[in-house]
Amino acid sequence: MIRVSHLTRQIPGGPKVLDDISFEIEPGEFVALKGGSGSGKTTLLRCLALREAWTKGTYEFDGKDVLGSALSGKVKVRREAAYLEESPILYKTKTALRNVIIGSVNQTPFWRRWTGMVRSDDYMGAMDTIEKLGLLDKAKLKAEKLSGGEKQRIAIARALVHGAKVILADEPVTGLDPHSADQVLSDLKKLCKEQGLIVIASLHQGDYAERFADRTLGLSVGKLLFDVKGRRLTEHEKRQL
Ligand SMILES: Nc1ncnc2c1ncn2[C@@H]1O[C@H](COP(=O)(O)OP(=O)(O)OP(=O)(O)O)[C@@H](O)[C@H]1O
Repeated sequence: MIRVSHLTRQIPGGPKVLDDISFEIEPGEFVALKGGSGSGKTTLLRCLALREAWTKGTYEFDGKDVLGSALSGKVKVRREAAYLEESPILYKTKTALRNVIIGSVNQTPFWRRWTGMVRSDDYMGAMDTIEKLGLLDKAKLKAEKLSGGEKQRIAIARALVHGAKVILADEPVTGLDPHSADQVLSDLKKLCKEQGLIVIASLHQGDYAERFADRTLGLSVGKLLFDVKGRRLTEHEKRQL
C-alpha cells in the first residue's frame, strides 16, 4: 500500500510544483493522473519514485516509512517502484530479451550491465514474462527495431522481472497508435488484477483513463482537485482540468 500525506514539492528558490497532496492506494489499483500541461503529473510520479526531493510530507510504502531516518524504506522504493519514461530507455543494439534480463540503469549493478552475465533462471524468468506480455516473437529482436508500443511493453516486462510491485508510468501511451495504446494499457490493467500490482499512470489524452483505470486523480497547478473512484468524471470535473 502507498500512503502519501501532505506531499509538497517546491523548486529551490522557485515555485511550488506540488502543494499538500494526500492519497492512499491499495494493491491491485490502476490509478490515472489527469491534469493539463504543467499541472504536476510528472513531478508527482518522480517524487513517488524518489527521483525528486520532497519539500514536505510523509510517504509510507508497503508499511515502511520512506522519508524517515532508516534507509530501508528508500531501498524498498528503489527496488519495488519502477518509473517508466514516456520513451523507454532501452539498450538499442541489444535484444528485447537482453534488455529485460540486464535491467535498467537504475535497477542493475554496473558489473552486471557491463558483463551482461545471466543465470539460467534469469533467462527463464525473462522469457516467461515476455510471453505473458505476448511478445515472445519479438524477444530476439534488437530493441531499436521494436515499435513504440513494444518498447513500452518490454520496459514493463523489465520492471516486473526486476521485482517491481508499483509501476509509475509517465505518459505511457503518448504518441502510440490506438491499437498499441490499448495493448499497453490492457497489459498494465491485467497486472493489477492478476498480480496485485499498483499502477499509477499519467493518462491525460483521450478517454484512456475512463476505459482502463479504477480511479482518477485530477491535478491542477500542483493541487489535487479530485479523487474519483468507480465512476466516470463529470463534465464539471473535466472542465476543471
Ligand atoms: N526543476 C524545475 N524548475 C522550475 N520549474 C519546474 C521544475 N520542474 C518542474 N517545474 C514546473 O513545474 C510544473 C509541473 O511540471 P510537470 O512536468 O510535473 O507537469 P506535467 O503535468 O507533467 O506537464 P506535461 O503534461 O506538460 O508533461 C511546470 O510548470 C514546470 O515548468
